[in-house]
Amino acid sequence: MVEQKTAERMRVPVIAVTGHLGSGKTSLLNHLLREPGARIGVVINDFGELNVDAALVTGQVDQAAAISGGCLCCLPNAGGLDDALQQLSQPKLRLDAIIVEASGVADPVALARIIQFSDVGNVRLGGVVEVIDAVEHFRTVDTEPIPPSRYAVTTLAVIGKTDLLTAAEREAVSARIRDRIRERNPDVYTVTADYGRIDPQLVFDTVTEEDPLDQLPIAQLLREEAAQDHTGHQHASSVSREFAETVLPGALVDLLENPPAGAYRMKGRLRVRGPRQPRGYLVNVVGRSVQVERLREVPEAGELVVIGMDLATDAAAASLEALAAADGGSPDKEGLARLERHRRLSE
Ligand SMILES: Nc1nc2c(ncn2[C@@H]2O[C@H](COP(=O)(O)OP(=O)(O)OP(=O)(O)O)[C@@H](O)[C@H]2O)c(=O)[nH]1
Repeated sequence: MVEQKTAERMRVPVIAVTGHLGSGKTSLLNHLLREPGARIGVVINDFGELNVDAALVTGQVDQAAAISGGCLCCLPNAGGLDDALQQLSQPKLRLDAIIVEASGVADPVALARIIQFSDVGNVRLGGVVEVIDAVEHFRTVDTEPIPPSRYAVTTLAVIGKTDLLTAAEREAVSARIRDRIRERNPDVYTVTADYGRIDPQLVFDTVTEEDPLDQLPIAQLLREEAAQDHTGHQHASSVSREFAETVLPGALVDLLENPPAGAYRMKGRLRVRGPRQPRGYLVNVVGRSVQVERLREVPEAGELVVIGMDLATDAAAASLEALAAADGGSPDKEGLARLERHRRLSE
């Protein structure tokens, strides 16, 4: 996978799982923790419902940090969360992601801000996953004429508990929830999944068929175990491409700012044409948020991966081809300035 090709560790994505009381956050978290091969840290304010012991036994949670004092974003100075992130983002833990499960009464907007503007240097906001109870939603969360402001920070909305609706209601209710979310924030990516059974690939990097077996000898075993797991999920699609040559910065920014139809995440390391020499960049797109970091070492070859549930794979492959083929012939100063602007905003 992209991240494993170099020893250079980049910032750890922090994913917030939000949602009303009882909406299914813990179910989603437990589902994600069952994913083999990923090293996930968890911050949660109530360990009661999470089967942390089981997760520890299977080696998927390396260290869990608790926050006492109730609602995350009501903590006096967010110090509790920062401390937990500090602890979990230590390079020696080599975590692939940290998941923060907010209590049902936490304000997702405040929580997302706390993570985004955290004083902890080596973390980045990796998305806000809002879990929705399709049965109770219009009695609890979406009760006013204007759709709830919490959607402003949502990147992925997971509509669950549709198994409790009749077949006739299921599509209509899901569509109504989606419409209301989009009315507030058209960039939210929505999926329907009961018991939080989403493809973990949407949220963090997982072991894939592409991993060289000699690099991850246990991967095959873990995959076989996962294949026997009956709590299956619908699989996301992904399209990736290697870039042997440098890419033009402007063409890269165009793609990052306008991901292919159906894409939720994009990630990659790229050799980008610079004024004199190639530069190395790490890029991450979650929903419409573009995060760019400069790599100390320029990679020998670039790679970009696009992931989504309803990904238009042909169109995504064509976009990656177009990026490879883009050739302005000039140093593309303006494109580099746009890329650098994203990098500064990501700091
Ligand atoms: N039928 C059905 N039940 C679900 C689904 N998702 C979650 N549940 C159940 O709903 C209840 C609440 O789920 P949790 O995952 O604990 O919800 P939560 O958001 O973590 O709850 P709080 O931490 O109390 O806010 C549990 O009994 C779950 O088993 C679903 O898609 N379908």
